[in-house]
Amino acid sequence: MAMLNHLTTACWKKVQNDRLKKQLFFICRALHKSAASDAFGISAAGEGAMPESVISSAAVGEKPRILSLEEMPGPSTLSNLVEFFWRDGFSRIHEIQMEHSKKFGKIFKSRFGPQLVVSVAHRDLVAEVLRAEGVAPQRANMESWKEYRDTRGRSTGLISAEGEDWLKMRSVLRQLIMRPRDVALFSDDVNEVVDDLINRVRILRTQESDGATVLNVNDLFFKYAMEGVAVILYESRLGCLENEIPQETQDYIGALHLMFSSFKTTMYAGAIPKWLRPVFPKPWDEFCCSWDGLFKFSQIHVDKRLSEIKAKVERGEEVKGGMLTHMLVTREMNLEEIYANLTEMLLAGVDTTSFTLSWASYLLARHPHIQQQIYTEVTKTLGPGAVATADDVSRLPLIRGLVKETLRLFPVLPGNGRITQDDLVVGGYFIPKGTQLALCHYSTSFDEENFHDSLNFQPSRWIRKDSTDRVDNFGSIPFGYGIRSCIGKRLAELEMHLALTRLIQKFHICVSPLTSEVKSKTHGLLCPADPINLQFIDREN
Ligand code: HEM
Repeated sequence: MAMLNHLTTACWKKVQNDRLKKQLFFICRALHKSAASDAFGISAAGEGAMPESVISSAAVGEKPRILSLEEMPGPSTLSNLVEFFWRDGFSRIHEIQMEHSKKFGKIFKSRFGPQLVVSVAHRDLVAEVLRAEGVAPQRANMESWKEYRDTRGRSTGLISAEGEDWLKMRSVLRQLIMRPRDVALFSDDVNEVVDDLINRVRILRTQESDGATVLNVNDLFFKYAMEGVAVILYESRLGCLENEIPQETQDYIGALHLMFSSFKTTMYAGAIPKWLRPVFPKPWDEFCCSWDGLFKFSQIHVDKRLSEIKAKVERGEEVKGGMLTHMLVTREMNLEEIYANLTEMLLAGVDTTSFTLSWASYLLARHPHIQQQIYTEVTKTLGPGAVATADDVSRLPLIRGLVKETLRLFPVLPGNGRITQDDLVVGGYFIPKGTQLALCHYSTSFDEENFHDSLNFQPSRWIRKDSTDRVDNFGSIPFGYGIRSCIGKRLAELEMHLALTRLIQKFHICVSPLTSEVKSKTHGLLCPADPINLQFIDREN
């Protein structure tokens, strides 16, 4: 930091022009902010960088020229309209991101009607933006989510809340599920769900003529992810992996599907002005209906746990439990906030994990030699037939590499958003406060500068050769970075590491003849464009 202060002072002396001085001031302020985020427990892998162009031109004694948004390149509004509405760009957002970053460079702007979006498509610039964040970063405009909650008298949760409300809830939840040691406590619960996943694979494959194929594995992993996250969030089983799924769980799945299957509709729900709703009521009605279903489900499970706790207290018994019990007993959040947070966490934790598991299994099936290497690592480390726990995962670098590499090639959230809370200079451009930024994780994941041989699946690229080897970089941050990053990262990793380890122990995973190459498409999240059908053939243990 001291060195950067020195550098900025040197630039200040060289800069004669007042406007440039003002812009340099914003840079300094952004740099000081990164120190503030460190105080909130964000690890900075280095110091926040001043825009490259500013540093290099100052070093050779030229006046740094900070460019305006008007000067930023980008596709025209008309071409965007054609791309999205005519050529179904909503299902190719990741490809459009790649095309645009190749064409317009590491920072470019796009217009969607009145909304201007600045896309940041270079690892160092993404790092610069995230390291300059304040104490309560804002991701996107959540007006439609807030409006639903206001009309129904509901609270916001971590995804939809902003400012003080968000900060309060985040500080409660991060104590419960962000540290590896807290999440390790859920190992046995998750392993019970993994047992059911393995049984389910065995049942499903008997239903196919070859006795080996599981059709559309995402359907299976969806149920696993839902059961796995719910066992932690609600401290109860939902029966997703049973032959007969309970009605209330089926209703929830219906509401979740409505939310995602009507993705465009729900996007329009936010985009259509209120006064037009009587003419086009369907998007808003579906949006509200699916939220009603999601909230109702959380409320049922939270109330059930609350009654159990009350009954124990009345009987004078000790109350023990996990995350939900802790929240209900300490009441650091009120009941409405608990409902809202569990609703939003369940929503955030199911498809993300299931798509990643589907891609990971698909990649293993397409790369049998890599699958064999991982199998060898697992059996050598754990011994034959042992069930892995969270504590074992640090000794399974290829399993961790498998998840990281899957998320690099198929980042479930191909891009992430931020609304700037201060004026900023990024990549030599002046970005005023209140600008919507899109951080282009998909294109940085395939940038050769960040990942050599970037198109190839190589879980071993994530293994450190020695303590000085730096394998992590801002080119692939599938869970985001910093104070507003994914709060469920550790839970998701636990679910995925334990499930993949066991699947690899038990089965040779092969591509079914019913499946050829599966491409990805965007449907809110990055998901398989076609069903992934895989064979699970018993290993001879
Ligand atoms: C493969 C699995 C997952 C991936 C790739 C993923 C990715 C992400 C990303 C990229 C963000 C935005 C971060 C940012 O803006 O910087 C996010 C936010 C969030 N995720 Fe996840 N996620 C996953 C699983 C989960 C799970 C299992 C849960 C719940 C237990 C969860 C709960 C959340 C919540 C509540 C937020 C909002 C955090 C906030 O605004 O403070 N996610 N996730």
